[in-house]
Parts: sequence; C-alpha cells; structure tokens
Amino acid sequence: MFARDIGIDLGTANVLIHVKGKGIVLNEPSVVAMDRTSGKVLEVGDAARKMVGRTPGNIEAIRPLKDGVIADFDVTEAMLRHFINKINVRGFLSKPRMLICCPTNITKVEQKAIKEAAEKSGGKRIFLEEEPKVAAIGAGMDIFQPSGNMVIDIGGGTTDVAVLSMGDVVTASSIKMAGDKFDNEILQYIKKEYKLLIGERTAEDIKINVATVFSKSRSEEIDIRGRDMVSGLPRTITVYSAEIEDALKESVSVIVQSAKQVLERTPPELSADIIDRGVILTGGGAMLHGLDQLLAEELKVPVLVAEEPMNCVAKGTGIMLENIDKLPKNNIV
Ligand SMILES: Nc1ncnc2c1ncn2[C@@H]1O[C@H](COP(=O)(O)OP(=O)(O)OP(=O)(O)O)[C@@H](O)[C@H]1O
Repeated sequence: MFARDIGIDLGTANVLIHVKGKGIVLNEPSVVAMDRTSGKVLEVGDAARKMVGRTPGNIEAIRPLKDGVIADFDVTEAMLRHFINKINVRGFLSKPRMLICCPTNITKVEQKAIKEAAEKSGGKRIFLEEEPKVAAIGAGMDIFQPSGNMVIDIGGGTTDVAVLSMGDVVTASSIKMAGDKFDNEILQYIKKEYKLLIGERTAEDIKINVATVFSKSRSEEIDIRGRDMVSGLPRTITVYSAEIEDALKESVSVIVQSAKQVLERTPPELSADIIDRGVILTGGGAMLHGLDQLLAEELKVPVLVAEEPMNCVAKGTGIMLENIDKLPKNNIV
C-alpha cells in the first residue's frame, strides 16, 4: 500500500537504486537512446549502452549526466522515471521518499535541477546527500565518531576527496577528473600514436584489462580494433600496459594532488587518525590497477580499496534511509 523509501546513486556512468528492506534492486548505465527527429526515448540503461558508438544517423545514445551533474535535464528526468517505474515501488496511497547522492561542490541551481527531476519522476520528499559521505558509510566507516576518516570516491565524471568526522565533511575537494577522462586519455593516445580511431567502449576495455598507474606493476596486452585514420579501413593493433601507464600519468597526478591538498587542510588530530585508519577508495575508478599503491606511496598513509567499490554509495543510501527521519533539515531541498 505504502511506497518504500529509495536511495539513488545518480552517477555519470551508472545509476544504482537501493530500496529500503530489499537492497540494491537496479544497477544500470546512465545512458538513454533517443530518436533525434521525434525526440522519443527508445531505450534506457543496459539496452541503450549497447548502442553507444553504434547508432544509425537518426538515433543518438546520450549520457545525460556529465561530470557528475545534469547536462541534459529532460533526458535525465526521462531516465529517472524509467528506472523508478521499472522497480515499481510506488504505493497505492503514497509516493516514495528519495535520498539522492550528488558531488560535494554542486551549485544550488544543479541541486534544484536534480530535485525537480526526482519529483517529476514520482518522488514525494527528496533528500540530497553528499556522495563521499554516503560512500564512506557504505564502505563500512563509522563517520559519526569524533575521529578522522578519509575517503576518495572515483566515479565516471568526478573524484570526490573528503575527510569526515562526527557525521560531517571537515575538508573536501571535488574535481572533474575520473574514469571518463582516463578513457579519453587512452583514446587520444591511440589516435596520436597509432593513427587509429577507437570508440569509448574500446578505450574503457583497455583501461580495465591492461592499464596500470603504478610503475611496472602490470604487464598485460590486448588486441583492439578501430578505424585507420589514413586508409579509413578497419585495423587491429596490440596495446601494452607500459604505454597506457604513460598515457594516464598526468590525469592520475591530478587526483594525487587533490588528495594531498585535502590532507594539507586537515586538522592535525584528524590527520593522525587517518595514519592509523588509512584512506578508503570507493567508486568504479578505485579499481584502476595500481591506484591504491600509487596513492599509498604519494600520501604516505595506508590506502585500501573498499569491498564492491562501485556499490558503496548505493549501500550507504540504504544505511542512511534507516535513519532518514533523523537527517538534518538542511539535507531536504
Ligand atoms: N576494473 C576497473 N578498472 C578501472 N576502472 C573501472 C573498472 N571498473 C569500472 N571502472 C570505471 O568506473 C567508472 C564508473 O564508476 P561509478 O559507477 O562509481 O561512477 P558514477 O558513480 O556513475 O560516476 P560519478 O560518481 O562521477 O557520477 C567508469 O569510468 C568505469 O570505466
């Protein structure tokens, strides 16, 4: 009869939905396939992602969230509505309350856009919560004690670094450098070095299967196909870990710098706690090979990858939903 509360990790790359009492019930890519001429939504999520880079002229596969914020409002709304209808949580008598996670430095205008999309998709009361805080909770950290916890959440569009204590963010930074930029660096490298054009899914395959960011810690190879820029014909090349390590060096150093700056701004007592407890990595980007080792070496503190890093935010919404009535008023927009 009554709607169940739901938590949404509205990500640049993936949308995960957690339903109170049920766990994670949806995990699909944030992609929508649209008919350019009629503006009609054709496919959403998994089905739409299969179309990326493979659509005929009149069909477009859109990723409505860019850099962790809404780039295309109408398409985001259509996507949210599709996913919420799919999980079928609306009660006969009530609409669900929704807890939605967003990056730390989003503007009031962007917050309003997310809230409107959620309301139009059938939400009753919308709560917004900062992504790194929820990620830390989902990774099993007890952030409510008076001690320092540091989390680095590396998603598709943004990397959020935060030091948390007593349930709140003490110091934080959010940068638009994450998984998508790594894919783009790889794509540009292949273009420049081999004069070969590849799609973003191929670039992501390279990142997952051969890339590393910690010196000489991986030696894999992969055969990839693309279009030769000179002849225009299909061509296959072999790509190795060492060259991708070089291609990703600059991008990954931006994340290291951001983490260092947050540590520099952290009160000394909390820094001491971080040395004891270590830094937790969450988000899909946490699985980038060698990133934990590189960060441990650069930050001089232990670094651990959370269990199921891509699910941490969604799991965290589940834990917060249990206490939704106790959330501070300023979380309600
Ligand atoms: N094994 C892996 N190695 C490296 N990167 C990976 C791996 N698996 C997934 N990723 C990357 O993780 C990113 C998606 O992570 P996630 O789902 O946490 O992002 P998101 O929450 O949608 O994004 P954001 O938080 O920026 O809105 C993608 O860029 C994907 O390529």
